[in-house]
Amino acid sequence: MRSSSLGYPRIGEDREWKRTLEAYWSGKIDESEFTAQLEAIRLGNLQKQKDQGIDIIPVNDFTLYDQMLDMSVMFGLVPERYSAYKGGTVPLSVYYSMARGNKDEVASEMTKWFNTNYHYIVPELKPSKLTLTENKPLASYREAKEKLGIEAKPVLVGPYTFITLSKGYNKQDVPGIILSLLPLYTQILQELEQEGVKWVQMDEPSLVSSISKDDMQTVTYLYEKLNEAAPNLNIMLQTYFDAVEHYQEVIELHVQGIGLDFVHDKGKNLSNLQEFGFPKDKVLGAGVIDGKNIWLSDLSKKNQLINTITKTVAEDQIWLQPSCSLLHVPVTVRNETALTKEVQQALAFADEKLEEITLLVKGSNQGAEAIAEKVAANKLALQTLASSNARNHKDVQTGVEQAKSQTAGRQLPFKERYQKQQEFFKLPFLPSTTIGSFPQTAEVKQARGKFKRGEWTAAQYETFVNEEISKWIDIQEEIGLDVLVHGEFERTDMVEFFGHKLGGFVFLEKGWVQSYGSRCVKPPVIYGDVHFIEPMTVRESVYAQSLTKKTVKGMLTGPVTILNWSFVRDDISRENVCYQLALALEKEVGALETAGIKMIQVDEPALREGLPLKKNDREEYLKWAVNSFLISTSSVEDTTQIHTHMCYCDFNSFMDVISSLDADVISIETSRSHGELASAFEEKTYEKGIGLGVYDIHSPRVPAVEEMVDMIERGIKVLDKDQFWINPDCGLKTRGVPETVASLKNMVEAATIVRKNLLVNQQAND
Ligand SMILES: Nc1nc2c(c(=O)[nH]1)N[C@@H](CNc1ccc(C(=O)N[C@@H](CCC(=O)N[C@@H](CCC(=O)N[C@@H](CCC(=O)O)C(=O)O)C(=O)O)C(=O)O)cc1)CN2
Ligand code: MET
Ligand SMILES: [Zn+2]
Repeated sequence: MRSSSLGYPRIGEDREWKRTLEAYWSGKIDESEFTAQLEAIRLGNLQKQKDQGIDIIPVNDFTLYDQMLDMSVMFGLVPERYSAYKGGTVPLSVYYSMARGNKDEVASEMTKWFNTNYHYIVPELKPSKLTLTENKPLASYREAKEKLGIEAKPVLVGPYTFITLSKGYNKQDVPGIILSLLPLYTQILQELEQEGVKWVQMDEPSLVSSISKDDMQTVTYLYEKLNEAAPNLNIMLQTYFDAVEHYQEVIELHVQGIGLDFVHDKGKNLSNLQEFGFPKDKVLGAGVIDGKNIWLSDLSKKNQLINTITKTVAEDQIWLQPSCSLLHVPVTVRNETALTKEVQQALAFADEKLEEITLLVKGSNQGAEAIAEKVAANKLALQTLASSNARNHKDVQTGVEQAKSQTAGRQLPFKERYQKQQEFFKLPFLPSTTIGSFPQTAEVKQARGKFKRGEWTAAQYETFVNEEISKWIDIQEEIGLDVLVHGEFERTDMVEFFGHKLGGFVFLEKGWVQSYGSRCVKPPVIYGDVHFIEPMTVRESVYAQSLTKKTVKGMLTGPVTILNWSFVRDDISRENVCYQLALALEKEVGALETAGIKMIQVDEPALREGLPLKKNDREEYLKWAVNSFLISTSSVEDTTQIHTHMCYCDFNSFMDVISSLDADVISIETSRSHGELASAFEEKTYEKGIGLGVYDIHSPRVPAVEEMVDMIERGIKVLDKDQFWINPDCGLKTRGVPETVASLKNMVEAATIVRKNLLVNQQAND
């Protein structure tokens, strides 16, 4: 048995990678300094894996922004709008324009990677003649060999997954696209073969989604061709995040290894393996260590799993590995200094997971005694956590059982309560608002740093936050927005913030994970029963409301999003944890209402993202996810208006779910889809309040008034003017101050123009 890994976090133990990228973008370091710093990080990551004794180490998992963007760029797939690109190798400036946009050119679309919180740049494919601009896997292989003596395994996104995650083509173009991509993959693989590379890892996570038999035939064809092209190169076809959809076809593919996820497969990969066997001439990449969560593995259970697998697959045919790339977990537990022993010893991040792999391999190869001591320590650590008081809140557990047996809901149907709310709030039609956060400037982050390091007292920090709130209430009034927000200055992140305030959570010091580009998140850790301790958002909202006659919208994150963006305990179901969160947030909503906050937004951007990859699993997830949202938001008075928000959401396919959340108003992203409005609106079946984002917040570009007038006018053609709200696509925390103010001014002006036009038309009609 051998040990293997699929990918290592690129960000560094202290986010060195992020800082290098941002220093380069801001001009603080030049290209040669940039290249040197990144090389040091990359080689450091490889050296660590080598020292850990990993037999098969991946390369080309490192990137200057995103691995999907790297594939596009290798294929010369640079959209025409990037005028600086003249063919050939893609310069760094063009690469980063695609990733981040520039003054004149909008960025490529970004979307989430399967069911994770990682976001990739969406390739824009057209059936055309393509050329290979570079062979990055080959360069990475050479580097590891020459500099560190590592015989590495280059990783690339396989053709089927690359195509399914791309946009800009129709289903009938697929054969043409395959014909244009195959020669490029062929060239990459042939060059690797000539170099003497032994194994290459082709990532094909799309094989775990609900794909058709026809698509599976396409996959079979693709790998037949690739295998023919480079017969002496071994391909490890790597899947992850769930069980493969067509097991029998997958194991017969013309490749030399198949990587399967035995953690997130709900037992399906294993039962398929037992039922249908596994080919004697292939290597099994056995993903037995959870690559998406941060808990210590139960080594005894993993040994049992391995024993079950080895009943079907010979030991020397197995690579033991994490279930997916370790990109989704932080680097190492060693740097956490503030955790209780009970929690600290029960955690395993990337480095510790690799240690688990090598340990299990040792156990298999040398016998159980060789690792007996470590297995005993592992057992003790797990028992300590399991018997923790934090996991034994009887009242919480009883509350969950009750909540599960009921369906929560508002007292009055939507139309009747919306009527009451309109009388209560007396807003103009087409009310304008924002999604919640305002710029997290360096000053805001520094202030929080001072407070965290103890240089500032809580009172000093509170005063600072109040000053920010007050400044931004003035700015919003000056701009003329109708519904104001406090700005979320007290929050590091919309999920981590709540982790700090709720019971049952702990948080990490250095537990960063890449979200997109240089942006990272530090997911809080749910380790015990979640419970409400004291109001979390009331002070800031009430303070903001005290400064203005306009309505200030309260702001919190919903249960499903907190669940999906945290590291969650795995001893009870996600459903139960979600209900615990829902009950705690219900108390927060109640506290806001009691304190006089009558409009409350409960964000659920990750509700859509948490959808299981397999269609059959979705109904069950949605049942408890929607019910959890309803529990948090339904025990309010008729006149209290509940808002919710989602970023990127295909309204057409998700309208029923959105409607069942029964929020009075929802704000969602639209501007990135370039104003294509959901056809669902044409049928006029959505009748609740809705704010279609009128500008993209992911770019520093200030949108013109006319652009937004146009967006709004198209919106009110298909939606009733009384249900339509005006807002940006998402929160503004990543933006600078000047562009934020300028954009919002334009947005309010656009709303005013449309209102006037509507009145004039109405008078003409009267
Ligand atoms: N959890 C989560 N997932 C999400 C989103 C989201 O908002 N939250 N939004 C979507 C897009 N994803 C995003 C993810 C991250 C960020 C983001 O801005 N991240 C920040 C970190 C935010 C944070 O926690 N900041 C901390 C730490 C700030 C910091 O870096 N401080 C300095 C020190 C400053 C000083 O003391 O002077 C340091 O540590 O070096 C804070 O504000 O306190 C970043 O990478 O820069 C934005 C969007 C989807 N998924
Ligand atoms: N209220 C949050 C904000 O404005 C919603 C963000 S959704 C990722 O930042
Ligand atoms: Zn958003």
